[in-house]
Amino acid sequence: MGLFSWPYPSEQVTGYWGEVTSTIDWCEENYVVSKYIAEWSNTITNGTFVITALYSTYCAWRNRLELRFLWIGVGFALVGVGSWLFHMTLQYHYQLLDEMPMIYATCIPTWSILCETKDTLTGKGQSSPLNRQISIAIAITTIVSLLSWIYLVFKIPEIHQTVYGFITVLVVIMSGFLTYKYVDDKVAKKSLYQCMTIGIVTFLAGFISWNLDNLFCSFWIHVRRSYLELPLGVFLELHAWWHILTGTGIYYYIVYLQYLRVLTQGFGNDFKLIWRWKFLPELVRKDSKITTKYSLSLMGPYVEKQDGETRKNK
Ligand SMILES: CCCCCCCCCCCCCCCC(=O)N[C@@H](CO)[C@H](O)CCCCCCCCCCCCCCC
Repeated sequence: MGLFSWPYPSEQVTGYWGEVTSTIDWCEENYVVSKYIAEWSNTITNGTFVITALYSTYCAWRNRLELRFLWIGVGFALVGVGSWLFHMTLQYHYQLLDEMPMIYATCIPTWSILCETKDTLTGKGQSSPLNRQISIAIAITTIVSLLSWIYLVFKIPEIHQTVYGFITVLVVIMSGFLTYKYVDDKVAKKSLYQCMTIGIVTFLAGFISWNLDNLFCSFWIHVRRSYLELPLGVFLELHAWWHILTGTGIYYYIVYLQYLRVLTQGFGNDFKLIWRWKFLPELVRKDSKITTKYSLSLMGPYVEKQDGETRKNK
């Protein structure tokens, strides 16, 4: 026992929420910090999803973007709430509230991109035909409903993880293609690729963390109990780092999707992509007031407002 540390108590099989009913019990030891929270770090770090989801939803509303971006943000926030309840209680029904919205929320950008045609990508603000929108929505709903049913019947987590991973990769490939083929503005294209790349790299770093947590769990527990103790041990929960990294990566990707949408729909002149404090991307309308320091490119020079003119400062 150190001056500012104390040993881990023994893991509890059950806590305030009763027996574990979820099909996954993560590496983090149960109820060692509080009897009300099964996996403390894995629970608290879901705040990343809720905060980034609510902020991206607020930005979509403030920018008067299409309803689809509000739904993406709400779905993203629901994943965060579901994952919070899942890790706090390790109850199966909350596991589903975490996992199912992940797929359904990711289906929204999938549907949005699949609805695009050569004509709707010419930047003339032409919407895709309603019958195309409806038929693609029906097709996605049918496929995802079938996959959901299969997952609910067999209860194999890998089914959900594979479906989610496939849909996410599909969105990445399709959105990357639209960026390559239909965005001509070189400055905008560079910002898009910066946002997309940071989103993907951050997400993949989270995915590696997730796998390291699963593969070397007994080692992490040994290090936490023998060397770190509490409270430092709560920082060596790699699944909790998956939450932080994926929450951040998904935020960057949602900003990328928002910017890609306004550019391909012909509204690029009404918006600009800013980087708050040079690293945090956000889509804003050109006439909006920006209250923090920002640059117009990743790690670019700050833009300073002087007597009504914007000037670039190092
Ligand atoms: C691509 C833009 C999508 C915009 C819509 C956002 C929708 C919400 C997405 C939320 C993703 C993060 C989920 C976090 C919740 C969580 O971690 N839940 C786990 C429990 O804590 C649960 O067990 C689910 C784990 C799912 C693991 C899937 C791994 C497959 C990853 C495939 C990686 C492919 C590379 C993609 C590159 C971007």
